[in-house]
Amino acid sequence: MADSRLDTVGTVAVYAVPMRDRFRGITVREGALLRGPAGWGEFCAFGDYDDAECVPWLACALESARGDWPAPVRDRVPINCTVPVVPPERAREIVAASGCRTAKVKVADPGSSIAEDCDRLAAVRDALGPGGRVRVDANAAWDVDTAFRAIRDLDRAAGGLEYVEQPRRTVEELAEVRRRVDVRIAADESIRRAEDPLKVAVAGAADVAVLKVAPLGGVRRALAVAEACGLPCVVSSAVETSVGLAAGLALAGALPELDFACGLGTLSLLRADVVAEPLCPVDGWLPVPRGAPAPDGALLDAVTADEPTAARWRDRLARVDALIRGSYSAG
Ligand SMILES: O=C(O)CCC(=O)c1ccccc1C(=O)O
Ligand SMILES: [Mg+2]
Repeated sequence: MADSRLDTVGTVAVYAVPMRDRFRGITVREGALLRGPAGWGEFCAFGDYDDAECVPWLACALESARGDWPAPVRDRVPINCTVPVVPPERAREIVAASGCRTAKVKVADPGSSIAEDCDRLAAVRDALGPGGRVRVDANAAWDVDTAFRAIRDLDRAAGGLEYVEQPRRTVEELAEVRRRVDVRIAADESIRRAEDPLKVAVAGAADVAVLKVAPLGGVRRALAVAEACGLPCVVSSAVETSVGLAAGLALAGALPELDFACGLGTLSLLRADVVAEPLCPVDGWLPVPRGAPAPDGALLDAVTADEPTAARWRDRLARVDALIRGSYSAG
């Protein structure tokens, strides 16, 4: 299918934007913005994704640049703020500045303790007040004993957890944790980096499915995963600029049901954006856009990557595009 390939793309602009706090080990977020026949798309697979794993990310960017999104069923989406592994005072500041009523807090970072995670959670609860919701994301870092101890302690420190995202790595390990704790379990890596994203539901491994549009191959494919898995879904970002966040909002806007706040409030993790009207939540909500916003020339200039970085992304795009032609021709 010709229009699912890079040869329909005009401009490719490569950006490098510093992050406000280290997140996922990253201090500078890089990616490429593609202009296609009907708009823009963002390709920003993380550095640790190999070319084959980048194929869905490019498919997502090209779908966006084709303007090929399903019709929304709502016009706005509730948003959670995202708290990296930062000291309690910074966590409090992030929550208060966000205006969101739900916070997702990163925990289980190598080199930090459960006690430090508890202190961060207590600060987040304090900033939100009793009516707010607090969830944590362990990014598969816990072993079995640590998971049970940590979930008990964090639940207490947070004054109740909405859910624990990816406490352990495998689907079987998630299912075991889920059987033995009262807190809801959400699956992220088990969906995003899995051969079969539906295995989670079949194994009874999670109460909630976290969906990221880019690793799932775009809005339409992610919507199909949501339908097939039959779990309540949370749409979450991969820390894109507003161009890529728009695709996540398109998915959140099109899901038949949306019971939880979505992790699309991540623009504040970046020090700059590329569009004139950034997708920053207001009072905990973001609008569902009709298409991806176009980058603003001056804002894009301000974050344009240096030539070696740009060349590295153009090479990566060319390699992934070659793979799309081979293995992803269904579009
Ligand atoms: O869900 C959120 O609140 C923000 C997005 C997020 O946490 C994230 C962003 C980039 C890569 C991985 C993750 C993750 O959920 O593990
Ligand atoms: Mg996660």
